[in-house]
Amino acid sequence: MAPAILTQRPKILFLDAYDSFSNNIVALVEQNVDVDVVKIFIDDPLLKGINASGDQAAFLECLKGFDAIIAGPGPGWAKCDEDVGLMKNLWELQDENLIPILGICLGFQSLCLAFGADIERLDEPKHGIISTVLHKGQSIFRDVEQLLATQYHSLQVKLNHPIQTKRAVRYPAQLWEPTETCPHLEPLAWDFHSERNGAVLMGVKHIQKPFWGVQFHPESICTNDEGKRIIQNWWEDALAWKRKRMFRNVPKQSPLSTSESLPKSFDDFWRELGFYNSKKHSTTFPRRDFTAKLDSGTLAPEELASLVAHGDGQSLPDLPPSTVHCSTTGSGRLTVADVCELLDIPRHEAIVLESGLQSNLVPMAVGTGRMSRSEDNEHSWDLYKGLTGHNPAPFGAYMRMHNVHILSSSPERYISWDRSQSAQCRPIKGTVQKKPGITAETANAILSSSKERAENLMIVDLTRHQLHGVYGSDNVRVSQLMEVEEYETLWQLVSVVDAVPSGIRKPMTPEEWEDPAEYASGSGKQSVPYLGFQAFVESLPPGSMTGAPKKRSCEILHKEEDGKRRGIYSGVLGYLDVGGGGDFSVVIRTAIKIDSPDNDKEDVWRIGAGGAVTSQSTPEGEYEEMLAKFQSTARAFKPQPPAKRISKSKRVEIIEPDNPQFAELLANMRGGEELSLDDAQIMLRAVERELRRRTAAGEEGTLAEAEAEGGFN
Ligand SMILES: C=C(O[C@@H]1C=C(C(=O)O)C=C[C@H]1O)C(=O)O
Ligand SMILES: NC(=O)CC[C@H](N)C(=O)O
Repeated sequence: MAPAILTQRPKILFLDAYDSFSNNIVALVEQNVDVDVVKIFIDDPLLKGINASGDQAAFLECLKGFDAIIAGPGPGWAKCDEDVGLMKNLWELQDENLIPILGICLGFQSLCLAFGADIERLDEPKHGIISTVLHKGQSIFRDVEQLLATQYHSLQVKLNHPIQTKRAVRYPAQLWEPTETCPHLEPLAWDFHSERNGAVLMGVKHIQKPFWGVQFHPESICTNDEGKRIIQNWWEDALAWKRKRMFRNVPKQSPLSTSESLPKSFDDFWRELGFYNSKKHSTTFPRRDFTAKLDSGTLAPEELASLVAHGDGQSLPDLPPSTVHCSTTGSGRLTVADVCELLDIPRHEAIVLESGLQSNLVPMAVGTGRMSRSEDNEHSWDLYKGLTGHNPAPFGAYMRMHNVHILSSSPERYISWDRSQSAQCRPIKGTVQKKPGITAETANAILSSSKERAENLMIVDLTRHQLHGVYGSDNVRVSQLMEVEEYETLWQLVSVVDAVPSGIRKPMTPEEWEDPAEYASGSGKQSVPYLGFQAFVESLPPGSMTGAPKKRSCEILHKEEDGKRRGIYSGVLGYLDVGGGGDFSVVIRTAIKIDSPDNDKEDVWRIGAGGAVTSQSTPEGEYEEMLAKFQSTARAFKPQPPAKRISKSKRVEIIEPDNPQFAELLANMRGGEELSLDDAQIMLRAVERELRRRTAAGEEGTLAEAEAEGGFN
């Protein structure tokens, strides 16, 4: 009998350019099309070696094992071979070796560069910014409704398109036509979100080869579900191309024959913009605003943006704050006097704050507190109690090991996991200091800004990427996205990302807990796949302290900080429990002291503080934020006002019970029972009766004086 032909699931090769969201793309593809994705890095030694040997046959043989390729996002420049690696070779594949390819962000830029485009800087970088993308509902954008897409890029593709060069276009046909410079690239989508950037190309397809590309990130948590539709469309088109390929009777198409004819009606126009959903409901926009514009046939990006943003031709909304160039005037250095004044501490207990605002980088501060040497180590425990008393923190920690004292009031969970290996991360990005004039509403408004939300979104997508890499494509979800949480001295924007291993139902109550057989370790049972610990290790260092793309940002930080070790600041602190779980905080809002024998004169405490620099940051804003974080810890080192003693006269006197109700109440209170409103009223009436009695008896003074005379117990 002929052996059954096992149809393998199709395989997609994902070329990872060391981006911090790659695993989210793998998850998006595996969740929406029936394929297996194999991820390799752009400098994979095996393929790179084959490629370098010039042995194209071997390289092509490798590619033949796949049904399609995704050229992924990443830091760097499509013109820099090191940044794109093996991607560059894809666009040179000869006809017989062609394979469907989708380029995303850097991959998209590499595709366009290969076919005549140029790559230039955006005037206004877009990192963690969500915008409505204008598309024409064709190709991989067919049946796609209004697309809200997250962007993470500083560069853009220039086709030498009139909408880019003249900021005007004969709308709509010309907007979607290839240009003379790039005759093989058909625009599929544009972004007009930023007036300064003008028209930014968001989607493209090659008019002959099976190559498509998008500039935005379809995998981001803040890209709407239309991102999934685009991946599904791409895969359908890739399969269709492969089927056609088998029969090789694909009619040649001239570039012009694929350009769309002018819309026959207003409805066609809106269908092109992707404003119709599959139910084809009618136009919902006032026709009068457009007819004139449409007849003239020429629209500028700002007008197109208005179509996208409002669809009603009204004036553009207030554009997001323009980019503030983070040109710093050298490093900022506070004097000791400044710090003392700032923190209202006497000079002899000065905290010397060394900080430097490196241009375009994370402002980094390290505060060094100097105090007379404490006689015993209880001092650090007392300081810790003071710190967490002033600054209660859900993930605070006190650690005392030999000569090291660590006092942490961290508000941020790096990662925790239980014995089912279900994990949780709670990244924080977005901080507003509590001070006069900053109400909860003000804080919410500030933390709702695109700058703060962009910061948080980047780290949420990074955290998803890290957890997807360990738990797989179907087991990660964002259970809280950018909610404002109130702390003692700050408001913070917090998100929560959960990961649950396949086959585990996360116990929500103690009663639901049962040792999952397949995870319980012990004799004769399957060893526990310590996914939680693996995620803990593979997510280091904490993404909320490195930024994204993580690998590249760590390289830059290492260089900018001259490789100086930060110590425990911005690391993690926590515990592993014997049950196979663990819980770790991000080490921020933390004071560290390392006693050294050669300094028995003073205690030297160090406090680290920093911010998160994005394209919308300002040096002043980040510096202020850094100081606020620093103060929330440094306050514990300020000499505290003497504890308010409750003067004797202020104590609550117990008046001898003059009726059974009061007697019972006193007995209950002494038994520790809560005081209800009724109880309080009984007590009040008893005090009033006592006062009336004293007045009637002509007794002088008040209850307080009576207490002083020992009249009551
Ligand atoms: C860098 C620090 O805090 C980090 C940056 C935050 C922000 O930019 O809002 C918030 C919490 C931390 O992830 C710090 O406290 O030193
Ligand atoms: N996310 C990306 O792939 C970014 C691509 C490129 N590094 C840019 O900044 O535009």
